[in-house]
Amino acid sequence: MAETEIFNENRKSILNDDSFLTEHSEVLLDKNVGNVAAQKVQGLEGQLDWEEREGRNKLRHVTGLGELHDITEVEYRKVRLERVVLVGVWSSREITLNQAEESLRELAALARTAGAEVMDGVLQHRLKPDAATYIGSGKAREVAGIVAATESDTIIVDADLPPSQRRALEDVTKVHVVDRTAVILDIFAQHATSREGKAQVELAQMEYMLPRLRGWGGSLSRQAGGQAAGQNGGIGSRGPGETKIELDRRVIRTRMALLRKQIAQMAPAREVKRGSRHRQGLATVAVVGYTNAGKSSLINRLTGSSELVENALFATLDTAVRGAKTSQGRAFTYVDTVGFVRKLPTQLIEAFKSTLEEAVQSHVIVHVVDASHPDPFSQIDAVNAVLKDIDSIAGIPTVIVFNKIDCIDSQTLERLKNLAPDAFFVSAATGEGIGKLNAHVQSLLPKPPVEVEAIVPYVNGNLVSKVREFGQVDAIEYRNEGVYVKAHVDSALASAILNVSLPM
Ligand SMILES: Nc1nc2c(ncn2[C@@H]2O[C@H](COP(=O)(O)OP(=O)(O)OP(=O)(O)O)[C@@H](O)[C@H]2O)c(=O)[nH]1
Ligand SMILES: [Mg+2]
Repeated sequence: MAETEIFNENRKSILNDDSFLTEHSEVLLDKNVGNVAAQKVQGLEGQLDWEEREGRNKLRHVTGLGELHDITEVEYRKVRLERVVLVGVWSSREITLNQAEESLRELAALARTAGAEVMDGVLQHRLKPDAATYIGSGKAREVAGIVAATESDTIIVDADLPPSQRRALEDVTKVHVVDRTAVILDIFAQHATSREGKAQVELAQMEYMLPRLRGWGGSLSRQAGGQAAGQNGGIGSRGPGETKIELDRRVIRTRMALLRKQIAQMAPAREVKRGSRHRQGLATVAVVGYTNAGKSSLINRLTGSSELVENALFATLDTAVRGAKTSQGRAFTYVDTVGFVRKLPTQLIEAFKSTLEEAVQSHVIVHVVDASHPDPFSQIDAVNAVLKDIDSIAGIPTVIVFNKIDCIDSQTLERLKNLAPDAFFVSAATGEGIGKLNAHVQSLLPKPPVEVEAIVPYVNGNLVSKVREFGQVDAIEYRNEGVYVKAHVDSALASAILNVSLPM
């Protein structure tokens, strides 16, 4: 696509632009010296200073760390996490220590899925995050110690971190700081495979990135003695750096507009696919649930297919559709959806609405929960919190399925059964409970709208097999004159049958 190429060219030229590097180095120099006036008298010494620093920065740039990470952010997808320390703040007014720990464990799973090695994780108990550095400057220095001791290169904060706090925390700890949202976006970027999925993830990343470019402007302001941000924003705050941000923003906005256009163009294709499923009268069952709950495994078990199953979060990122048959031979489909996660970035909720739309369009929803999770009900709540935003989902029959019961003891199983009497308890691994679930799901499939009762001549046997495949058979008898059929089918099939049927 030509436009994409132009965009990439633009990006390249930004990254290779020498003048930009120089500008940026000056910014760093400014920061180091502490104020603009001092920089002016520095002369050659300063020159050498920044040359040396530029060299260092280039090295940092390669690993995606250090103060130059703002450039890397333009090439957001290339940011890779290596050795990370997790940091969370919790308040006993809002959650329990257990929940806070669980959240941090989940963050660790996310980080590992993103390819990072988790070196350590710390929680701080305080009523609310510190306005400046999120964890408070004293604790930030402690974390800096942990980072040094574990030779980590990144801190992941278990929250949505405002750019100013991130910047301040980076200043104290001297390593790259990212937040939960960035990690999730990173995983999605690594895993998306379809064209649409990729475009949606890129759009979400840019949406995330756009306001954060301001973090850069913020640092400029501080160099001018902290007054540049406001009314006094003179020379120091509106330098080449600011222009660069504007340029970045413009490039990003252009790209976002292009992506939106592309995604809008892809939507009709999805409509067509879904439309053709519906035209064939296929009932669909959407399988939703927390990531890693075993949705794909369960579908594999129910349909005998072999979809990607992975012990990593978000193994399934694009909607996958699997064909299935009822015990009577009627075809229907299972739709595998992307897994949910707590604090799912809002940018992604929007971007992945398409997957959820599939759920909206379905006739039955199977909500899978990991029974071996310490707090499965919080997962149910997290999923429902997202689903409830979608209006048309309300009337669709939903089945709650606790999966992985092979991993829990009988006491836990009893407790869960008491807490969720209507739920189904299965193991996709061993097959336990699958038959019962299967029968229940099938019973929930909607009946096709038209009831026919007819005798179909043997020469029109293909219609009978269509009835078996797409209708719900109430009775089929092979008689002398033809096949007696009593079934629910869609209107097209009904009229085809009535056209050829013999008098009863
Ligand atoms: N012991 C056990 N493990 C299971 C069971 N079902 C799934 N798993 C494992 O759980 C992990 C996640 O399974 P998936 O089917 O990929 O889960 P998913 O819900 O599709 O996950 P995402 O696509 O990442 O959202 C895999 O390692 C599976 O082998 C089960 O019934 N018992
Ligand atoms: Mg999956």
